[in-house]
Amino acid sequence: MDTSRAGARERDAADPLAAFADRFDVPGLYMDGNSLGPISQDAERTLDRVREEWRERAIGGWTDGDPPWFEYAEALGDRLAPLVGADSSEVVVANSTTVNIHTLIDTFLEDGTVVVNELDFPTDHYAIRAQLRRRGLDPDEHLVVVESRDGRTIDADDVIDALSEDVDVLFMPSVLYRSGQLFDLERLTSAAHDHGALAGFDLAHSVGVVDHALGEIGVDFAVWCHYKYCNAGPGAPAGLYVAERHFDRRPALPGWWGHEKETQFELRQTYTPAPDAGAYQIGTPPVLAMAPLEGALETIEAAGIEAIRENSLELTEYLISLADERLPECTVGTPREPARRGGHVALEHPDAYGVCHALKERDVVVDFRPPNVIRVCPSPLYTSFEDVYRVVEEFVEVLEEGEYEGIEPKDADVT
Ligand SMILES: Cc1ncc(COP(=O)(O)O)c(C=O)c1O
Ligand SMILES: Nc1c(O)cccc1C(=O)C[C@H](N)C(=O)O
Repeated sequence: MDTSRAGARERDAADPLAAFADRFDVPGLYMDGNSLGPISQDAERTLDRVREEWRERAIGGWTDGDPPWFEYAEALGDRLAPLVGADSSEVVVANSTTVNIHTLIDTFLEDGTVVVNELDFPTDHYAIRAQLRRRGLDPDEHLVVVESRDGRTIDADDVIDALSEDVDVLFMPSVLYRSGQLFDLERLTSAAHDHGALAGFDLAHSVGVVDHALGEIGVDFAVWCHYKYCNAGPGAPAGLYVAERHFDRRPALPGWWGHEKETQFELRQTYTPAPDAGAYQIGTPPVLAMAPLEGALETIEAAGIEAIRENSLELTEYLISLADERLPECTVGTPREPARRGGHVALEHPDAYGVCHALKERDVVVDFRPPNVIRVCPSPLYTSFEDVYRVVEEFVEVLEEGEYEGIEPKDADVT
């Protein structure tokens, strides 16, 4: 692979997505979209519109907004459905990722066990353990935690071996938040079903950068956030998918906003859930926080999720090649096979925290995840191949100058 700067510029000149960078305001050399994506003019435009609807219509926005706020969560679900490969009735914007894990696990869990993995993002285990305890089920007996063989990845064979007839739910991330390993959701879903279990996924690190086909492969339910690769802004409300075959289940956390729309404002004391994924809404949707997602989705739709995925793999492959060539002190923790790689690259270094801090001092934004990982996320919508080249250049200089030395992790250091 041509890893020269000139070669990077040539790839940028031929990059079909290159023009999308003009839509974004990106602080510094920004490689942290796997944590929080930057603002775009599209996201800002729809946020501004809803703010003006509030100013001009106030309560009238619920019925006269464009779209009416009353149906905003469902309307955004309709736009997200193609991104995750689902029917529009199966997707809604609601709650937070963590709340969606709570309500969906609580809805789908019987009295059996849940299979998870030890490298999950912590909030997933907190929620699932709480749902087990709420049923009087001891997590130590009802939570099967598949262990990592290398501390970076999870072997799918080990996940499948953990399945047995008493498993109610297999709950896995699509992409591991630290190493960036991407799983074969179809294989895991099929194996779960072969053992009579349901397959649920946390797509936080893949929606917006990996094309999914949840309906086609038979996924039962899924959750995700929109502030990463969907660039919908900090604290953007989350998304969820429930397969149509499960619409007969009553959501475990009912709220009036999950009530069937036709009679919601009859304000009856009896709860009638919406006949689709909308039933998993709980309270009044955060309309202002939802607004940037509308514009952000326009950007993704214009680029096309398949083109985004293809470009992401090219950018991360280029980054890995440069790391192999220029950063011998680092270990690439992310699987190299495209089918096993999400949207970011994990570079391991014994002084990872100090390197991250030193890079931020150079206006290069990456993030640190314990114990020794620097996550670098070249995002197809606003990162060029030359940006990737420059990040590695800065990384090399930080190491050569020893700028990371003596920098220790501080408490509550949000990265
Ligand atoms: C896999 C995964 N699940 C959940 C979350 C966070 O959930 P929430 O949006 O509820 O904070 C994250 C991090 O943002 C994550 O990486
Ligand atoms: N999700 C985050 C947040 O809401 C605030 C600050 C940082 C983050 C994160 O990057 C956590 C994220 N799930 C991760 O992959 O580590």
